[in-house]
Amino acid sequence: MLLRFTKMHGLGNDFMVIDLVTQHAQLSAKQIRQWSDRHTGIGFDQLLVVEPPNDPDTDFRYRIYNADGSEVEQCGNGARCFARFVQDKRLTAKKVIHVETSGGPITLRVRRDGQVTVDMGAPRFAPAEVPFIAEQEADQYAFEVAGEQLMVSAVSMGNPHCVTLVDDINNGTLERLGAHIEAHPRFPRKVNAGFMQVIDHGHARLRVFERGVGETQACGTGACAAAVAGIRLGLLRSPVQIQLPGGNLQIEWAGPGQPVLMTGPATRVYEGQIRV
Ligand SMILES: N[C@@H](CCC[C@H](N)C(=O)O)C(=O)O
Repeated sequence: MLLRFTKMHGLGNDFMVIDLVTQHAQLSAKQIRQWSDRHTGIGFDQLLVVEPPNDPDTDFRYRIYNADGSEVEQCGNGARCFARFVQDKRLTAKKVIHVETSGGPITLRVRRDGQVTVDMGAPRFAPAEVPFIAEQEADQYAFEVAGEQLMVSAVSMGNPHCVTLVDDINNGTLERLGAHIEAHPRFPRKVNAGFMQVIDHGHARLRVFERGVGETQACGTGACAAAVAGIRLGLLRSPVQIQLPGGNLQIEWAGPGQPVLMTGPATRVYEGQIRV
């Protein structure tokens, strides 16, 4: 059987997107790993799957798989591509789309200029959400990794993030510590490791070593987590422009209990089909 898919990206964070509303397929972790391979497969950071919703008050169920085949809770750049995909494929005519994910409900708005704003829901800092936090909730934690002492912020955007402030995002910290932080035993579900350089109250640079992938050109949930961490530390003020290797995202957050709004582009690359 041939399965139709679309290749998309959000600031270079790239995706294979499959409609399982009008098509049927059983996906295995092994198959996803093969498809994600950049030499022998299609090549992508995440596989995004569009399914009918479980909850009748939402429009779709959005499932996300990392390149290593693991299913994860949330993907911000993917959410913007998801919005463009369901419109392009005429799976909905709505401009405001309600979506369920295993990280919680999110709302997608496609703007006239083609950019997409995603209401990612409120960030969470509680121990159950970010397993690192075995102690009391705090803005920053002392953390030892690969023999180095760091101060980090732990933020859940549905998926777990560990944000480290650095003087220069290109000073080698990601290369040295990214994989060690991702797999550190204090994060039993592993973690996305962000390295943020604050430029001024409204701007920061960010690189992210993503769980289950490695460094990506951009990470939407990572940008939200970094902006929230910076605002909580009094270093940033909403709205914040987060500058990633693949381009810029605008992040808005009014404070505790409030949703994070992320705005940026979503780009279609090509249509394909693959035998399953
Ligand atoms: N690239 C994504 C995040 C994808 C999931 C992440 N690697 C995880 O394991 O939680 C984004 O744009 O948010």
